[in-house]
Parts: sequence; structure tokens; C-alpha cells
Amino acid sequence: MSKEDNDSITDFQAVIFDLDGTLLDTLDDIADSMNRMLEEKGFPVHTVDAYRFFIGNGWRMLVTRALPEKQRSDERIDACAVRSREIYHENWNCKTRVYAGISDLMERLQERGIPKAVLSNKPHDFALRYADAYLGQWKFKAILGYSDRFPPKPDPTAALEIAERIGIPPANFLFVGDSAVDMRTANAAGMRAVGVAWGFRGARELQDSGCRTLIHHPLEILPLLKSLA
Ligand SMILES: O=C(O)COP(=O)(O)O
Repeated sequence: MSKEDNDSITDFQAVIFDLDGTLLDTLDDIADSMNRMLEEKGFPVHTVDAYRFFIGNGWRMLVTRALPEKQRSDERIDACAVRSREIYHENWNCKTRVYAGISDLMERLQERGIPKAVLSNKPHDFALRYADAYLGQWKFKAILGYSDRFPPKPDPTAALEIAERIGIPPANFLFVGDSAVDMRTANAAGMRAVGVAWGFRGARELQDSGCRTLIHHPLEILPLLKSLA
């Protein structure tokens, strides 16, 4: 962390986490499911790494980016979204894992009584299922994936709703994510934008999109938080 970051740290008391690429490495399961759908439909598949840049703006955008440019009619995108979700439904947890250091971080946050929440552009049902399977031993004040209740990130509405529910002002939140979408959401919500270098997109994208604090290990979040001891 730079000195400048240290100087400007205020009274952070709560954390909102992105899910894909921040808490969980879901890349392979998403890429495999999408590639199986593309194969079935006779379209070219992509490398797993290509999916790092397709994921981030919700399932429909993921499907759109994965389809060849000339095959992106609304009807085709809808049909491919339905089929790829069916496949993902069966394969969501084959290779997914929690990133190193996340379990330690969750444990420490829990011990210190720091409120935490998840906000993802993943379909809401999948966000809940992942949180339950991989993060179920820790308490979250809210777990929100994408649904028709809130616009997707980078719109700040859902992040602000979480702050309201927890009863802590947005300015006292860390918003931790791995993509430009997350950094924009954080800044639009008036929360501290914390970028994680271990995620799908990497440090450069984060620095170019409003990241205020870049971290390389989950436990670097702890010194940013107010001590509740
Ligand atoms: O599924 C997506 O588009 C991204 O999900 P995330 O917001 O948890 O990174």
C-alpha cells in the first residue's frame, strides 16, 4: 500500500465483496459451461483466459461476448443464455475454489464483528448457491446477485441498498473487487474502491478505472478497517 493510501484512510467499518474473481475462482466452470454450449450450437469455443474479459457484466453480456459478432441477434443470445445456464447448473462447482487467504480473512472479519456483504452481477440464484457452498460458514449481512430488483453494477443502487440495510454510511465501506465494473460501482456509491490483483482482470485495469487501494493478498484488507476492539 502506498503512503498516499495510508494518509487518506478514513473510518472503514464494513466491506462489500464482489464474488467472481474476488472471493471465488469460478473461471474454469464458467468457461467450460459456455464452451460446451458453443460446441453444441456449432460456434467456435474460446480459451479459458478469454473468459476473464467476457465475465463481469452479467450472464447475458457473457453470452453476447462469447458468440461470434455476426451471430448476436436477441433471439440467439436469449436461446444461448438459457442453454448455457442449464449446462452451468450441472457444472457450477466442478473446479471452482476459494482464493488463497479468503478463509483467513473471513475468519478475522467475523472475529472483529465487521459487517460484510456480497454484491455480484452473477444471476442471483447462482450467487446464493456459491455463497452457501463455499462461504457458508461465515455470516453475510446480504448476498445479492443480479435480478430484476436492482440494476447491475456499475449502477450503485444495490451497493447503496446494502449500506442502508447495514446502517453504516457508504463512505465508511470498502468495496472490494477485481474489475473495472467493481471500481466504478464503488466510486459511484461513494465507497472506497479496493482492487484485488489476484482476480480475473489484473492490476492495470483496476488502476485505470478508479481503484484507490490495490491489494495483492486478502489479509491486506484488515489494516484498512477501524479496530473495533
Ligand atoms: O457474472 C458476472 O458477470 C460477474 O460476477 P461478479 O460481479 O461476481 O464478478
